[in-house]
Amino acid sequence: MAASVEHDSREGMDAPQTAVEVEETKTFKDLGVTDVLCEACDQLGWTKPTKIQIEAIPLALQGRDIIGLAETGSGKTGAFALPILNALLETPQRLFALVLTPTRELAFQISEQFEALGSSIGVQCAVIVGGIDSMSQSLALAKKPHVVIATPGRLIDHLENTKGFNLRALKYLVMDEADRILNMDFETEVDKILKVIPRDRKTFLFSATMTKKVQKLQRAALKNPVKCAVSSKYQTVEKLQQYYLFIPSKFKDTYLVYILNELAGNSFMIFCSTCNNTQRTALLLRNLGFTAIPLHGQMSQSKRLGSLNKFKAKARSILLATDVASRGLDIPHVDVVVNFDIPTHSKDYIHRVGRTARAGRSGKAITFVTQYDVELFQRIEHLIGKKLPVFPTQDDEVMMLTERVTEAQRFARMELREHGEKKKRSREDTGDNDDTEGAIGVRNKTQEAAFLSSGLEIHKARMSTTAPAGCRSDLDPRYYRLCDKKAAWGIVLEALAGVGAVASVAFMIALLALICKVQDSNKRKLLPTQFLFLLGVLGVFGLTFAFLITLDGGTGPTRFFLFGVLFALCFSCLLVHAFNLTKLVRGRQPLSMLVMLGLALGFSLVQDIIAVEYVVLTMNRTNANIFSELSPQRRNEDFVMLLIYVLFLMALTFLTASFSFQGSFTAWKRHGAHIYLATILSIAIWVAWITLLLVPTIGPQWDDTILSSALVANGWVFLLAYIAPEFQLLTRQQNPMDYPVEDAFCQPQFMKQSYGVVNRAYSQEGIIQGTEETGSTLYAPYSTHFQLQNRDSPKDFSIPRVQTRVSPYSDYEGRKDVS
Ligand SMILES: Nc1ncnc2c1ncn2[C@@H]1O[C@H](COP(=O)(O)OP(=O)(O)OP(=O)(O)O)[C@@H](O)[C@H]1O
Repeated sequence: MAASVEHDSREGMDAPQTAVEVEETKTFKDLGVTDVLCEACDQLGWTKPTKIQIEAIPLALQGRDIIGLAETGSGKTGAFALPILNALLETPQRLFALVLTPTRELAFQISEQFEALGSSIGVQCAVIVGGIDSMSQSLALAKKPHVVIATPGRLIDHLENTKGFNLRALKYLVMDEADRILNMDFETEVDKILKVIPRDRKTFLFSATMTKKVQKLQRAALKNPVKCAVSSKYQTVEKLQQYYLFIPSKFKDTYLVYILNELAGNSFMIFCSTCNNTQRTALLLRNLGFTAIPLHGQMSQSKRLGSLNKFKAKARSILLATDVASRGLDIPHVDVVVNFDIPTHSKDYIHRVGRTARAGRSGKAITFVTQYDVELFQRIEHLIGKKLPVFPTQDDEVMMLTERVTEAQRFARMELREHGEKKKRSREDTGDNDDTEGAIGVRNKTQEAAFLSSGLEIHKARMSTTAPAGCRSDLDPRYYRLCDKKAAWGIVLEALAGVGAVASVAFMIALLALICKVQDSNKRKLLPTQFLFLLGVLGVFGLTFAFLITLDGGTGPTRFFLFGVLFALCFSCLLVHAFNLTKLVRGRQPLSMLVMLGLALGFSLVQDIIAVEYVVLTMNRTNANIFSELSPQRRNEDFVMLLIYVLFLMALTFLTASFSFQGSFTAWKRHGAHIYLATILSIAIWVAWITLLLVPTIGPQWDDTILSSALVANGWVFLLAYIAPEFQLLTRQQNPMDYPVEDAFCQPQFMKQSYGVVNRAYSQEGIIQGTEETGSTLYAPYSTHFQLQNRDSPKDFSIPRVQTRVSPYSDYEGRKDVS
């Protein structure tokens, strides 16, 4: 039931003595701790109790419920462990106490401390946490230990599923980091646990920060509790030097490296906000030769403990962690805490910086504040009640690191991506999802020792040892997809693109060879544009290789520049052809060769300008690697946005090709159908790849596959739906009926003067129809190659335009007898 806090020693309400007097005189024995435990404290080097121990132990020994609030590293674990062990010694009992902690690592640490203090009395502990084999935990629980140290979720599991295990005789319940345990994440679990443990028990809540939730629990589960608050609210340790660093977000990595160099020789805990950033930053630092190791919630428990132990044993000098390591972890040698990502909850700041300057030692904490973090930082300053000084840096020295850091960032991202793919594969193959520093391309010790002098070389050296099946071991890793038999899609696309390129060249040669055989001047005028189109298609097939080769400083700008430029060229050519057809099909005067060529180049030039501008702006004149450094999502969005003009061209071509179906000169419609089909299939391909690229569930590892497949598919659509059928019609003679007649809706503008030899077939027709006429004002679009070979005659021997389609026999009056 609800109970009020009746004692607050800090405020001195019931305290008979001042804290200073107590501190100077009291010993563990004075607090009521039995001799055997006092000896254990001595052995641990605890010569006198800390403030919170002085406050809490006597009250706990009196059997009171306690809310203990004290700064980080002030010995809160001892403050609840000693009274419990004391009581256990007086009334020995199995399953005597339960300690709930928010993190697994903290549970192991508390267990170690219980065992260290209670070794002489033979205390037995069991650690019950997630991520570890349940069966062995069940066996440990079956032995009925004295103290169970658990994370709430796994404890519930055992309470519900482990036969014979219950906590009905429990005498003590401790919630370490109580405010964390009582927040929403564990609320339901804690409520369940409280229901299955006796109400008649002692309850201790300890933390360096408290929340309203504690007061809620205090009403629900505590009986007549005493609040022992030995520090002012949320105070950080005196010996902790705290700084902040106001820097642009994009230079965070560089400043981090600068600080690690400046404070070299120290032990660091660096806090990041996400598992991914923790992993990325660890890889980045390793690429720069630092002995960094990650610790986060996406690692398996064995790896988590492995990381922690390596750091504890000083085998690694930098631990990069999420907030999973911000609370309770007691690693005495931590000299510097870096808040690489500012904590979103200001109370987490207290816990994070509390990983250093513990138990009277000194330490440093540096918080990175970017342009986005100002408000959060102000909240932190408000919470701790002081303004922090700036950490001094030499900005010019920092900037000198930029290049090396940029290189290392790139490798870190590549390794992260590879690791993601590998992890996925291994999960599929074996169900194993272990994270390990060894598994993600960490270089050997000698390489680690050397600061990254040439990232590419090291990267190559690392990669060359793992050449996939089908590739030579000395092959540059960038080209692995071209031969990797396991990732056969690369080989298939490579083959299709190669054949496509050869076919394009063959068509180009054929086009040149056939010029003289093309009889129709309208088709001949289009040949340069179609040649240009084929160049574009050849480029499309060639570009596929840039997507098969790894994205880096070489292929990045090529990809971003050429993709749009080549497609813009192809669609511009198609658009001009379609436009020309809309005229021909209506019997209008078609475009001249130069106009068509000019228009095609002009339309595609717009995309060239867009692409050049984007590439130059993005690379900022210096960093060719920027494309591989962009986040996959940002990269894909940029890529698609860059192609908006091409999409517009595509839509316009589609629309124009549709208009080529409306007109009375029907044979031209077939050409329109080729363009229509090629464009509609291209649109389908583009819709598919854009959708696939922007869908977040498809990992970035598929981006290159999607784009190179799209390129190959579109290249073949161009060849099969447009070029091949056009070739079929190239040398075929057009039906004269498909040219405008004089009284067509379009009145001819002028008579084209063309001089050539008599085309007997048509001149014969003209003779029959009586329409052959030199100097006529009719438009004669049909003038064949043959006719263009000038001879003497100044006549126009283009197709004679009929006035009306009268039967050649109309004047025939039947056979007359000539007598
Ligand atoms: N009386 C003491 N004298 C000397 N050292 C002590 C004493 N009590 C505890 N310590 C040591 O102080 C360190 C910090 O103790 P502990 O982990 O209990 O701190 P805490 O207050 O729980 O910190 P946090 O809030 O970060 O969890 C430990 O290494 C512990 O061994």
